Amino acid sequence: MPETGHILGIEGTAWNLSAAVFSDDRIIALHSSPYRPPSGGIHPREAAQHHAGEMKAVISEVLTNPSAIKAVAFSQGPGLGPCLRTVATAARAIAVSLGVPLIGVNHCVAHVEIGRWACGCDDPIVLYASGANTQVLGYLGTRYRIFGETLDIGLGNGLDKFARAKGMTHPGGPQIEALAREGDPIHLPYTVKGMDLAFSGIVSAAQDAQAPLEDVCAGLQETAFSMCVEVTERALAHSGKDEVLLVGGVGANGRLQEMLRTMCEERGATFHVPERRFIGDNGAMIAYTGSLMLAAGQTLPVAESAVNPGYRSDEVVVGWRDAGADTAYALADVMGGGGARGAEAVVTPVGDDVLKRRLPKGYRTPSLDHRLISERTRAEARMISTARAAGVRTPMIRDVTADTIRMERIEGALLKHVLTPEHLYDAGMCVGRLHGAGIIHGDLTTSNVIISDGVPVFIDFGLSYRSDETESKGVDIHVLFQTLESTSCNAEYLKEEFVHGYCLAFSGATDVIERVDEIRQRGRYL
Ligand SMILES: C[C@@H](O)[C@H](NC(=O)OP(=O)(O)OC[C@H]1O[C@@H](n2cnc3c(N)ncnc32)[C@H](O)[C@@H]1O)C(=O)O
Ligand SMILES: [Fe+2]
Repeated sequence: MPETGHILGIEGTAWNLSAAVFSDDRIIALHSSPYRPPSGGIHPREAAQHHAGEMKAVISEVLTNPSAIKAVAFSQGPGLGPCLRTVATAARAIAVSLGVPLIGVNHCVAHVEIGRWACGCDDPIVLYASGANTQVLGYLGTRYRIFGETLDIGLGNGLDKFARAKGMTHPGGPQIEALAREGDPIHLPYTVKGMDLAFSGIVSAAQDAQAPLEDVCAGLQETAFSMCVEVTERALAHSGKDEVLLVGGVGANGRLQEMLRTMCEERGATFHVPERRFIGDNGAMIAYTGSLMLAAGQTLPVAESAVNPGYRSDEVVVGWRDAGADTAYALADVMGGGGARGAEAVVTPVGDDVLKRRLPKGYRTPSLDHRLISERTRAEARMISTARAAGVRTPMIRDVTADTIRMERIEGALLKHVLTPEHLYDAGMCVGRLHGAGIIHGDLTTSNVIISDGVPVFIDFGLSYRSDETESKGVDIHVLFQTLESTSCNAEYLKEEFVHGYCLAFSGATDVIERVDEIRQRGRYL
């Protein structure tokens, strides 16, 4: 890595005020002052007051040689507004007084970068599980793309909330881990939607559960962590990457590490988790990422250094990593849902049929494993039939057992190999019928449609669910459009034909198509 000199990094998005100096591929100083609320959770203003009170002591501890500092990096977001502002004010003052550039670091990206650096891994799928965030990230093009994330609260905040309700002090995560070791997991609701997750339902159910606390803690961990591992595995299978990196405060949990390690061993991927001091919030991650950004010329004029409490990981243009040889190809792979072996199931031909068998997963407890495999197998078989009743061709189901569906083998070409306007128009009509019937496919790629005798046949309903929400329908179509854009020069025309068919078959189409545009502009899925 190029010589960048000493970089001062300041972190203070929430509970930990922490500063570090990075130089020549080394953390040369790191000092923290954690805020521990006397009761309840983190109060943003009190945490900010703590940071302001400790700022001088924390900075002076690491700033032993101010004249060597070449830049000042700070967490610009996401995080708690008052805390971010306190840190940004200090960073600006130091940068101006030293006459060096200021660097605004995205906190999530910094968690990832320090993890890659500390573990020496190159291009991982990242599970970033912290207090406020839970995301599965992978690098694509010039950004960290969010494959999936929590739709409500961050996993750590969920654990802490449950712990508080049970009279534990903040943070609750480590105490839940200790209790869970003594417990037998109870059943709790498992919520994975496509590659996204939700935790508030499971936390409320855990709070209300009438069982010994140890058993509830074990159930909470087993269920919530299995959800995270499942989504990580899916991202791994879809992207074709072969490294997994765990970062964020919840990553300190030994059980979560063990589950991810097991999943990686079963898939032939490598598992990485940084040493403890680099997992949760720390100044080193800001100083190190600052050094990467300085080398890439990504400094920040003071006038543009306002904090951004909602700063998303995928907004950052990553100027310090190679864009990759062929972005379009990589994206096609990601969106193609391909990979030699799916994340969940193997499909084998038998005569005129195929057998789709869901595989047991060693990372989850046998009872959760059985429950998920049989629930999903039944749901997929049912949804394939429901889709057919809605007027969309799907394979005929021959037989369903606890883990296997025997279904008609569809002969033909995958839509991705025959991208004609006519087929897209027909596919649009079919998706319109699905959506009209409240069916969300959940994995609408051009690999999951087979053109057989000129007619689109929809397969792989493993991630499908029922919803009447415009957002769910919009995301469904957004995924398809991304596949088209990355695999065809004719994407605009193909999309238009799809929309014509879709509008013809579904009366709510206009709202959904508007939402697709909005989702794209959000940049959330790219
Ligand atoms: C935006 C920023 O402020 C935020 N940072 C953050 O949440 O701090 P972090 O250090 O990454 O994670 C703290 C969380 O990590 C949990 N935690 C720590 N040790 C744990 C353990 N052994 N088991 C489970 N959770 C643990 C805590 O309970 C707490 O919820 C974030 O990254 O989202
Ligand atoms: Fe964090």
